[in-house]
Amino acid sequence: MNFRLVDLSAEEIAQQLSVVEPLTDSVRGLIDAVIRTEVDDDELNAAREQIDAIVARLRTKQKPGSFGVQFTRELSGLSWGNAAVGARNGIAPPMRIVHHEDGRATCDVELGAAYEGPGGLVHGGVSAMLIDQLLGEAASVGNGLPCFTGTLTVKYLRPTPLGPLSMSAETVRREGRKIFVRGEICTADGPTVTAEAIMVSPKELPSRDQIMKLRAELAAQDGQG
Ligand SMILES: CCCCC/C=C\C/C=C\C/C=C\C/C=C\CCCC(=O)SCCNC(=O)CCNC(=O)[C@H](O)C(C)(C)COP(=O)(O)OP(=O)(O)OC[C@H]1O[C@@H](n2cnc3c(N)ncnc32)[C@H](O)[C@@H]1OP(=O)(O)O
Repeated sequence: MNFRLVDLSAEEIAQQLSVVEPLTDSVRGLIDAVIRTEVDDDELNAAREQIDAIVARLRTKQKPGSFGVQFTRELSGLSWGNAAVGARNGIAPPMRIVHHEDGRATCDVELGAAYEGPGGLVHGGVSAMLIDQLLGEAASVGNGLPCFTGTLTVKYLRPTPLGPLSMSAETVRREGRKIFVRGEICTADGPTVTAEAIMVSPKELPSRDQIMKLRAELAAQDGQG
């Protein structure tokens, strides 16, 4: 696992998010508009030229590869490229608000046209991704251990309509590094999807010694700066 510490305060993170999240929401708006627009071909070609110009502008300075996951000194993870919850990722559904309490994680999300599978309904792979993320968060945050999905079982009880949904996930039990979790996706009429997973905290996590060494390196950089 690529583990990197960054030296950002909570205020600096909030400042960056205050710029990045509205930009990502604009990208989501663009994706939705491209799916649903009924303007003519000339308008579509003109829009493409403008979009290409914006892409070229953003690419004048960019990271190689993916965003990665950076950890702050307090070990809170900044997974801003994440496919399910990345603050910079316009294809990630807008599910950033996750509430944690007593090992239980909940989240409300509104899915639009970009998440369609069967007409008017949520794609089954999207449902699996959303509940996988929430199950992973319930296991990781609830037990203070970063986990990978080992096994995910998803049961589609009835079609999930696009629109507002609520999700929940909770830890059922823990056996060593294995955390058993279950969760569901619901409409106002009740559950449409239920899921169970075995989340495994990998044995090859950075050790406490490695984390302390990275912290010391950051502190030394502070001294130089
Ligand atoms: C670093 C400090 C930071 C601290 C941060 C604190 C908290 C974190 C906070 C927030 C994080 C928030 C949420 C994010 C969480 C998740 C959401 C999305 C998750 C994903 O999108 S993630 C990508 C998809 N996921 C993979 O890409 C996994 C690929 N795979 C592997 O990386 C390994 O395969 C792994 C790690 C699974 C196991 O590797 P390993 O070597 O550690 O395991 P090992 O063999 O030692 O087995 C130990 C025990 O687990 C059992 N076991 C093993 N494999 C199993 C399996 N597949 N299913 C069921 N049980 C399994 C064995 O049977 C044994 O059980 P027993 O002890 O009873 O014998």
